[in-house]
Amino acid sequence: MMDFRTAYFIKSAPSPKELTADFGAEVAFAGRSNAGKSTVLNALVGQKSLARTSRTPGRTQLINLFGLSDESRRLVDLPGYGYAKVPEAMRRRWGEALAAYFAERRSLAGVVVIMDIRHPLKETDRQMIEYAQDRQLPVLCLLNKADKLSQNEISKTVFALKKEASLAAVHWLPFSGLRGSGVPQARTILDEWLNSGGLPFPPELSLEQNDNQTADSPSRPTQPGGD
Ligand SMILES: Nc1nc2c(ncn2[C@@H]2O[C@H](COP(=O)(O)OP(=O)(O)OP(=O)(O)O)[C@@H](O)[C@H]2O)c(=O)[nH]1
Ligand SMILES: [Mg+2]
Repeated sequence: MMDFRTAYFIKSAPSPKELTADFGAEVAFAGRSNAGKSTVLNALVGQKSLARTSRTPGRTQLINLFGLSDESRRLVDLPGYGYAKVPEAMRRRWGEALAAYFAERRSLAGVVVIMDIRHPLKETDRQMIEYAQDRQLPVLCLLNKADKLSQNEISKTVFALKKEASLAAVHWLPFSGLRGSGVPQARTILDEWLNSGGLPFPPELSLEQNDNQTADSPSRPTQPGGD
């Protein structure tokens, strides 16, 4: 099992173009603003403030990259979406940036969508799941703030979500970033995604090291979690 507690900050990227080299494997975290994305990330890595909780949501929209054992295995904190006070034009720009990231990032091995269990599966959440499924990437939906509901209410919510035929492949996990419940289960799933496949070298590197290879690298050799 990968050691999540040694996670460290790599960099903030203002757009997908400024991310680190597209190699190894990474898991992206998406979610509506205030769903508890930062709290969840911190709970998963067992650190109080690796992912900073912003007091001004929607202002800085950066993609934050965190390394696990090294830079070849990463957690990627995507900008939160759905913040009401953000101007429409700015929202559209993030939407485009997110779509580009999901479509183009070859090392992306799986997507975690964080939702408030009391308001699950909003339109933008569905969009994130769709982006992932378009590429046959595995999806884990963390139903965060489960501490706000009774066990019976949690069961009912999960039951209703599991009935959606189009989302049959989605894994639903009640979670509490505040209490740490769901952390071991989520770590197990992420560990599996991060260890299956992965791009062996940054494309630039493999070119330098092997003159016989053709310049345009083919699509991802193995698709984690597929079939
Ligand atoms: N009860 C409860 N509250 C939580 C939980 N997770 C987060 N919160 C609270 O929800 C609020 C938002 O949490 P953040 O982690 O900052 O949410 P975020 O999604 O990162 O928000 P932005 O970065 O602003 O988009 C904070 O007040 C947290 O304390 C949880 O599991 N249970
Ligand atoms: Mg946050």
